[in-house]
Amino acid sequence: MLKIGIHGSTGRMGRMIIENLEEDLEANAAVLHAIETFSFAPPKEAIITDTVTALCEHSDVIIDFTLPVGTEALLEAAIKSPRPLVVGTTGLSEHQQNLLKEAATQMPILYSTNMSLGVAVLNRLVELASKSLREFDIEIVEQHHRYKKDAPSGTAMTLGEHAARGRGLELNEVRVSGRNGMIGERTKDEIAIMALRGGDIVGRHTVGFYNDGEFIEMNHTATSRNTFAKGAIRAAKWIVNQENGLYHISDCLGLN
Ligand SMILES: NC(=O)C1=CN([C@@H]2O[C@H](COP(=O)(O)OP(=O)(O)OC[C@H]3O[C@@H](n4cnc5c(N)ncnc54)[C@H](OP(=O)(O)O)[C@@H]3O)[C@@H](O)[C@H]2O)C=CC1
Ligand SMILES: O=C(O)C1=N[C@H](C(=O)O)C[C@H](O)C1
Repeated sequence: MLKIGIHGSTGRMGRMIIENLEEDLEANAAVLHAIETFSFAPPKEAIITDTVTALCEHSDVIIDFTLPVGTEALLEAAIKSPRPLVVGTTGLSEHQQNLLKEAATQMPILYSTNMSLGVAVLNRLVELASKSLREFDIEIVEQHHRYKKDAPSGTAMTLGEHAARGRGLELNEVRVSGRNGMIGERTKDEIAIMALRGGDIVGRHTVGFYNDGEFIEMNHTATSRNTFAKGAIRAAKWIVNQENGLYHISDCLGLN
């Protein structure tokens, strides 16, 4: 039985993962990291801790859905006590992304801003479309629930990176994050990523390719958070058998 540690066990994703593991015959939510108390009954047999050190020491693999500062603390502890990791937290700073790469030299880490199969395939389609439709303007819109803290979403940023890569561009050099006032005409290479927030939208991403006379819009809608939870558990079972290094959900799904 694989002992899965959950970092962020009281959150929307943490709770969904625990629910899935309650019926799993191969793995269980063995160690739960919680800062606050639970608003639900955690599994009776699980160890509950508020230290990342204990989380690392008692888990075979750890799944992280927290805040960037939480992921950073986990990576620092895991560097001292290496464990396979699955990280889904978005909004990581450049420093935190570098820490992720450094940690991956000492343990296998799967990092993905979206754990769904649909988005893994969409990333590829976007890169292909961007390359093939060179004259088309690219605009990305993401929509999420009112509780989401980071913007734009990690998924939208990753889609933007694929769109930029299709044209040999760097996203951070061409990204536009808002438009207001007399800003002038749209420039050829810019890729806008706009964020909408409201209600209980689980996650919706649209990548549009617009030209004179025609446009294509590719849309992915997550209708249940369970899609991400199942993806993360699948990733946890897969990452424990990998060599040290940084992986993506597309590696686990065999898309590479
Ligand atoms: N990659 C993917 O497929 C997906 C990624 N996400 C990402 O996962 C993250 C979490 O999302 P969600 O579950 O909705 O968020 P929630 O706000 O519901 O949960 C966040 C969890 O992190 C805990 N936490 C907060 N700060 C820290 C800290 N410093 N150290 C350790 N734990 C901490 C919270 O504990 P407490 O409540 O006690 O403060 C809570 O358990 C976000 O970045 C989101 O974008 C979400 C869905 C899918
Ligand atoms: O916060 C969320 O809910 C989600 N976050 C991820 C992101 O930022 O892309 C993935 C998914 O869209 C849900």
